[in-house]
Amino acid sequence: MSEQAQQSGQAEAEQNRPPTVIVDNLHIVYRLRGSAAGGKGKGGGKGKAELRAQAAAARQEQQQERRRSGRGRASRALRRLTGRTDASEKKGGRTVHAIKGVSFTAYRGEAIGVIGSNGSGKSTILRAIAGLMPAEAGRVYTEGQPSLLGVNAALMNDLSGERNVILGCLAMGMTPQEAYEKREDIIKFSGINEKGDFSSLPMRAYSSGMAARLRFAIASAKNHDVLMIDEALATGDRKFRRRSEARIRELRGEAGTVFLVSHSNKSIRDTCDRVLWLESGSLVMDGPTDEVLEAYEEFMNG
Ligand SMILES: Nc1ncnc2c1ncn2[C@@H]1O[C@H](COP(=O)(O)OP(=O)(O)OP(=O)(O)O)[C@@H](O)[C@H]1O
Repeated sequence: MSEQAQQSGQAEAEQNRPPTVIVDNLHIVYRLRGSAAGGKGKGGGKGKAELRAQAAAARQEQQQERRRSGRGRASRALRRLTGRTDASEKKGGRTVHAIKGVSFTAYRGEAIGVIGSNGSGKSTILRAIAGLMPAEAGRVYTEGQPSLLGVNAALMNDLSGERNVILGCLAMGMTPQEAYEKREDIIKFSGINEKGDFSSLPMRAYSSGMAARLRFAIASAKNHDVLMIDEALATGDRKFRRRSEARIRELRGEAGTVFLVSHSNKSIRDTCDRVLWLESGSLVMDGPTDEVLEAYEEFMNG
């Protein structure tokens, strides 16, 4: 069935809409080095002094690297940036093949759920689409700059929610005037002031749910070509979840493509018209939400 569902879902999407994301036979491999790879050392961890010394040595090495020139040096620097050190491989560094030959095309106006059991590769594929993970093989093509909204996205804990709203808006490319004008709506949408004036308090005074709501409110204040949301809805309460689901539908209507990673089948069902199901880094199914969720639920209960 999956192939048929995939074909009919895609055929419908393809009719009028341009593609926004093409993932072509993508492979992503994490490389682990040092004690993390071999499990050596006490509990695999390092003391602060050791980490500081390592950081200082790395900085020194980096400075020396900059002073040198030549292809050999440059390629070594590139390998180090991408984590592909010859040394780690020779020393038996371990690898995790997180995405294994995944291909799909996303179209403007689609809201696509990404599901799968723990460690199946959902966050990794979003990070790859956002350009944060180098591909081992295959390609990702995107329209515009995709925005990845994760529950761990960085806001500044010492600044108030309100300041973070302004900074977040500026970081998304709004003018100071636009940021100022949007500020109240964003705070209202996030609901952080429902139980008092929290927007003027530093973010460190927020619960994790409140912080996640504010992040979602900031990111969704702008229309994105491709917006990717990693579990953000799971942290809000039911009222906020309803609001954010409605906002995702609006974003979709405003011609973007939305990807939503979630373990809540209900959120996926209420928000998405298409679902990608990953297991162990491979795409098991790609098709209409109801069909994919039915098969997934059967798999999870079986
Ligand atoms: N930084 C990392 N270094 C090494 N391996 C990693 C790293 N991040 C993820 N992995 C591995 O890659 C695979 C995919 O992980 P990923 O976080 O993408 O899964 P997920 O489907 O988002 O999981 P979950 O539902 O638990 O959030 C897993 O085997 C995981 O252990």
